[in-house]
Amino acid sequence: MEIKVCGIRNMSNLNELAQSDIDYIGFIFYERSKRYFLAGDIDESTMKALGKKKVGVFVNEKVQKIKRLAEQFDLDVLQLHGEESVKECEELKAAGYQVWKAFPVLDTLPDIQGYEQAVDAYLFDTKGKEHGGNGVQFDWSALSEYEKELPFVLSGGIGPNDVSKVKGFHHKALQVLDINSRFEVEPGLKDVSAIKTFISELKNQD
Ligand SMILES: O=C(O)c1ccccc1NCC(=O)[C@H](O)[C@H](O)COP(=O)(O)O
Repeated sequence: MEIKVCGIRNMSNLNELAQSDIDYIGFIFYERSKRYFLAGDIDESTMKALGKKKVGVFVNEKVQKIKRLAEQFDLDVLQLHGEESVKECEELKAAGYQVWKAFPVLDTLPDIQGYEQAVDAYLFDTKGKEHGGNGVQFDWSALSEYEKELPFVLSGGIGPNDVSKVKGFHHKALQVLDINSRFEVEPGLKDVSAIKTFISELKNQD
């Protein structure tokens, strides 16, 4: 299982995080988020030298603008966290990016019909007040209804005390674990030491 840490906007925090055993770092390009990346202290050379896959998170943004930002920040994955259409996903995938489409979940599997050919993975996040970063978990048993091959990202409210729960959750399509607000000192500033402890406990076989 791979790990994504989402919602970074501080370059020294980013440098510190890049030294940990994670696979993806998420940057939120949604102005109304408390973790809005473009409001942070961006240094493009730090971004380029990260050595981790970069995920851009967008909410109902225009395809042209997504492409422009993806090129500017050398993004690998585009995470679409609003009500983006199949056509928009297809257009971004055709432009050469990996596309993850987020779907809000409460206690039943959401309607993902039509997206299978247009995306590289689904991202299942908790339905909440905000589009994302609510810090609340959904009932993961809802995912037992998911029987497709396409991988998914498990997201929503995963925190430092969830190691045993994650280890006990088995699904053949689970590919990435997404963590965010439950590992923060303040919105957009991650507790890298807590992240490192979480990952080492998660990867420990005992
Ligand atoms: O985190 C945000 O502020 C956010 C705002 C708007 C759209 C998406 C957002 N986050 C996307 C993510 O991938 C988060 O990691 C995901 O929602 C889980 O966050 P959390 O519940 O805090 O673990």
